[in-house]
Amino acid sequence: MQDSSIKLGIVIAEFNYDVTRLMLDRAISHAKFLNADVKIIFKVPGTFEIPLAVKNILKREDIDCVVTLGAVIKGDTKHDELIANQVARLISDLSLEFNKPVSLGIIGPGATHEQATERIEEYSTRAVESAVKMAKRMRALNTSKDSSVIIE
Ligand SMILES: Nc1c(NC[C@H](O)[C@H](O)[C@H](O)CO)[nH]c(=O)[nH]c1=O
Ligand SMILES: CC(=O)[C@@H](O)COP(=O)(O)O
Repeated sequence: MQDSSIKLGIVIAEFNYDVTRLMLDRAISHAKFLNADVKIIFKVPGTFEIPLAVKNILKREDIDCVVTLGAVIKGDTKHDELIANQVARLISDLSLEFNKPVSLGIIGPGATHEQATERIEEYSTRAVESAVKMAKRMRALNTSKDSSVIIE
């Protein structure tokens, strides 16, 4: 029997790992809950390195979508904004380039450590939920032969 489960990759930043390792745990258990198959977990040093890993995972034919996880915490300068804004844009561009969903599970910029900790559950489950939902809907759209469809 053909395996129709959604195959996903997770890219996780090791920076602020006390926060992101818990995000990874939550993401894996939520993927299991949704019957999605986590095929790849790619750890990168920081959020800035996420796009390159995403790009290389998206190239693989066995991957339907990618979840990104990171925590960009406010320091003394606007360095956090520089990282987060660039990465959000690049992730969105890669999703369009490869025609596959990539979700944004990156906390911040401007977050305190406390705010990041409070958002672990919400950001990681939402990122998995969104990637899997979009992958299913893309599959439904691309396999539909009906002349009029509602994708939901
Ligand atoms: N300040 C944060 C970073 N900074 C590290 C960068 O992401 C990058 O790894 C470095 O500049 C080397 O290229 N990363 C986070 O994920 N969160 C931060 O708050
Ligand atoms: C907290 C960090 O490592 C990062 O957001 C950058 O900090 P800073 O702005 O103090 O260089």
